[in-house]
Amino acid sequence: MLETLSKYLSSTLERTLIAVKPDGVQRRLVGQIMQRFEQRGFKLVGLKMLQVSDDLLSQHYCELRTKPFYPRLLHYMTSGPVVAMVWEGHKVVQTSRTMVGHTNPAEAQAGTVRGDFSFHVSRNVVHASDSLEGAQREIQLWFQRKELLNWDCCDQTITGSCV
Ligand SMILES: Nc1ccn([C@@H]2O[C@H](COP(=O)(O)OP(=O)(O)OP(=O)(O)O)[C@@H](O)[C@H]2O)c(=O)n1
Ligand SMILES: Nc1ncnc2c1ncn2[C@@H]1O[C@H](COP(=O)(O)OP(=O)(O)O)[C@@H](O)[C@H]1O
Ligand SMILES: [Mg+2]
Repeated sequence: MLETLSKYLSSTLERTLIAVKPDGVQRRLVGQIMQRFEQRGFKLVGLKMLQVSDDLLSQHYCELRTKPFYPRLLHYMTSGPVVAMVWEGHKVVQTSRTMVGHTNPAEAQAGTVRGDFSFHVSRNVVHASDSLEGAQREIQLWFQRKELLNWDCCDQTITGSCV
């Protein structure tokens, strides 16, 4: 039974890109945000701090290029370093969108990252990929393959008798 569940969960693994935006880093929220993903049971497989380039952002936010707020968004996202992460787990894309909350913090529920830590859409602390396809595209954009690590959890790999 346990083995069947574990096989099922590993066959439905997803990865998603989460980025703590410059305001989140400057407000020292990185640890609290990472803690939420760890305690939910997701696995960190990629992590780096970077000053994002205009080129990366224009690809990342290509769908928003024609929006009136786009120039302000670029300015915001380059106003300081970003902490980018790749988290892995069952339904991690959808679950992390729920954990992050509505784009506009005024509509984000309390208990979500945006609902707890932000009050304006132009300073909403964190990015989360919004679909499986989007996550795959964004992970390739932000991370090189060798920067993503596969590793085993000691609490999930013990099979035989314990020593
Ligand atoms: N009127 C708006 C709309 C959006 N934004 C910024 O643009 C980002 C991207 O918008 P969108 O992709 O629509 O929101 P989300 O998917 O929730 O955010 P992200 O892609 O950053 O996860 C928002 O997070 C926010 O920082 C903004 O400043 N002003
Ligand atoms: N009306 C807006 N005014 C200012 N910034 C916005 C607005 N809408 C979206 N943004 C910014 O653009 C980011 C990306 O937008 P979008 O991808 O639609 O939402 P999300 O970040 O929830 O995926 C948002 O997180 C937010 O920072
Ligand atoms: Mg988005």
